[in-house]
Amino acid sequence: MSFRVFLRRYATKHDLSKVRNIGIIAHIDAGKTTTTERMLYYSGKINRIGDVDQGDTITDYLPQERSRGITIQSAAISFNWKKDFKINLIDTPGHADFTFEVIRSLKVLDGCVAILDSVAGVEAQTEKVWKQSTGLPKICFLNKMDRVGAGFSRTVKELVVKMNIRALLINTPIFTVDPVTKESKFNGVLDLIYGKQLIWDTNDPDKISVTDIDEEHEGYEDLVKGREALVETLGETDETIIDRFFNDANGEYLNVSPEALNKSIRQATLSLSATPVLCGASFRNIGVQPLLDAIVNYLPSPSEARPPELNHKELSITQNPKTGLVLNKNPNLCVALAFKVITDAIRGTMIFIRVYSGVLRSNHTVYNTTTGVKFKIGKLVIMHANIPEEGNELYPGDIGVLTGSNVSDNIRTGDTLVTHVTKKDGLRSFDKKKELTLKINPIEIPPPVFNAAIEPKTLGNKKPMEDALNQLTREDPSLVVTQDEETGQTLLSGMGELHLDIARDRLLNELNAQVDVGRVIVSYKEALNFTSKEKTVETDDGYRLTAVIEPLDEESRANPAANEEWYTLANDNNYMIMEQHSQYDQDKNWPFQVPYVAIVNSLLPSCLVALQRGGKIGGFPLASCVVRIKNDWEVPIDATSISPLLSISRQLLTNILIEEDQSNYSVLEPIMNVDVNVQQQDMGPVIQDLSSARKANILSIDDENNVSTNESNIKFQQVADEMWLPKDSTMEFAKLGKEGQATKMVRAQAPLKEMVAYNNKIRSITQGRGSFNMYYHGMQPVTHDRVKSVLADYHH
Ligand SMILES: Nc1nc2c(ncn2[C@@H]2O[C@H](COP(=O)(O)OP(=O)(O)OP(=O)(O)O)[C@@H](O)[C@H]2O)c(=O)[nH]1
Repeated sequence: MSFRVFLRRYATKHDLSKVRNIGIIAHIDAGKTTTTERMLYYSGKINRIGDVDQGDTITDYLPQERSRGITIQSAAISFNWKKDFKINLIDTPGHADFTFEVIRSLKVLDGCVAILDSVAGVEAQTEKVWKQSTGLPKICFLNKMDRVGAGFSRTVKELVVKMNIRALLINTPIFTVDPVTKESKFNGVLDLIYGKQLIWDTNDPDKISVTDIDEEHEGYEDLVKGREALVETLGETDETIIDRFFNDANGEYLNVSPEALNKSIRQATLSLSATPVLCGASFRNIGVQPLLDAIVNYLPSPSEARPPELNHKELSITQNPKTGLVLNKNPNLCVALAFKVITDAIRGTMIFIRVYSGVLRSNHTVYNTTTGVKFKIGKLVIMHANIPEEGNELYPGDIGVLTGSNVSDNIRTGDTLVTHVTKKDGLRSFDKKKELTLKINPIEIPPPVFNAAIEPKTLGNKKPMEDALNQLTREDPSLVVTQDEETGQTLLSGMGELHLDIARDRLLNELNAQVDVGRVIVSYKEALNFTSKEKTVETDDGYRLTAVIEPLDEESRANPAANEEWYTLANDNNYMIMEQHSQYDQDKNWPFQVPYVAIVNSLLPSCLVALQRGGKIGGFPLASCVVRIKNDWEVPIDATSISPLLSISRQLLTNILIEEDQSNYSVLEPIMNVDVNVQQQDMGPVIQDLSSARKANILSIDDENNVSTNESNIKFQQVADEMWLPKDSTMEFAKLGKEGQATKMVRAQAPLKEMVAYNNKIRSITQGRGSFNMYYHGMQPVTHDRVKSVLADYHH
């Protein structure tokens, strides 16, 4: 088939401009799953609304999610909106322990909806996921407007100042006052684009009364002011809207057409110069349809989305509005990324992929550029949470699933797959150097901070335990299994107590592993303070290897290959790199039997094994170090196996570590960022406890009038102060806690060890009024006076 014929067929079948790949991100409990469930209902995908608290939503389908009422794994679901738009949506978890789920989802999405709880405002995790989604166009949805203490304008201000954005108000809340109780109740929104009032019937999710607003109506003044604010803000970056305002609308803000406004808002959102903001209360079914409209109106299609980051920096990347991304000027090149692997009891291994360019068909042979393995793919499936729909092809921007025995052993999270759009097996015709080595940059895995020892109940349970752990870590690479070579103990490490608790739950109840899981303890590491002595191993049969281990400092981080004489392996909590051999061109002049890649790929893990054996203070694995291997190494030219090199390198590093003096080691511990939300009355005891008992370093104490700590925040504080916002109906700009007291955010950094079980502590100090959020900051040396207590705690 010629490319032109293909293009014609393609365009009629698949209109890329009507596809949206989006994620829902937020702080825990902001209402992601509740909002997703309403989206599915209004799209017609489901005909009954499920409830998080009843445990029957579509996207939280794991038993642990349903029983705990939280999202653990991100669920992908596709649905249509306004008939011809297709929305592929991923509902991500909010809890900090499942941050890897958020990272890997954001990697394959083109835009996101950030959901905020309008009572709590911008919360710690909101800031974190916002940062993680840097570069993606976003829409904000201020949810829970029905709750007492909700503050629309207060939350918008906070968003502007903390996220440094220009907010575009698409709608504002409408409250009605109950004539009897005099309480005001949130029941609709004022649509600033179309000049309409939308009031929902909370007893019937399908009933909305829509009224055009004119001078007679109460909301008219807000409409005029809101329109003025929109046009003025858009006009700062878009001259055409100013043109429309003066020429087509005769200088009347209300006369600027909704089409012109939407076009300009879309442009501003895609160029990241502004962020649309909407409000609602998903639980009461209010405001969800306008949010769906905003997703299709303002968020990018795959052909407008930012391209993926590739290993070949110089590779040509263009966007074709019809076929989407074209890489290396080759419209036939299909590139996809595997971002998630799950094992389903009925369907077996399921690999979630995102197609970036070209078309992937079920009869295609694909090449995994990460592992170098070629195989034929079997079934293609589109998932609707846990319900699959079979398909024959996936287009650019599609999120689909590969299943079947062919794929199960051949793909892992983060692998790049390439194939040919039109040929069944077109790999021969690919540009070998660029296309068959093309990789989408890997998904970064945060380091685990907690360990738990795992033991099979009986010797016979060992193999099933290993299989179960294999499955767990394959599905969730932020869980790590290590084996202590000396004691034979198996350690499972994860991102937090909840993360390991759920892993334990799955091991015992879902995977039926007969194991004992030990207590959860902090994961410590050791580092070298100074560069080790240089050591060489030379064997009679022609192998030679020289290495040193250096501390990974700022300098070596910035310039890992500082010295041409040395290879560099950096071990920064499982992150490793190896510089290319400088003497040989990998392809042409490589004189050895064993390929270069094989040497590199195997030296890395063998060195890691040696580093895992640990340092001299507590036997904790070595981290934050650089292994440099001198480039005068020798391998017999005719050697066909790399295994001697592996054992030599392992022995060499082990010897280096053994010979270093204990005084050259220090223990590293995870330091956490801790954001505590407290009421004024509890501030004293909370800070006292943090700084003395928890050894925390207090960074700042913010309240609503005091968030401007850096230059950019000060600039946006001014933007927030000058922008038009409707008057908050339930209360003024003070952030109120459960009992009507102003709350403050205490930001601190503390050793994780001292923060274990802080949940109970904060509850008791504040009588349940305080809450906190904790996330990983980095590894730092344990202070001298605490080393003893760390060792005692660990070996307890
Ligand atoms: N009053 C009120 N409650 C809401 C609203 N939306 C969600 N909730 C409640 O807030 C709680 C959390 O809702 P979820 O939808 O599970 O929040 P989530 O963001 O998906 O939570 P995680 O995924 O676990 O982070 C549940 O009890 C919901 O019923 C709302 O608009 N108003």
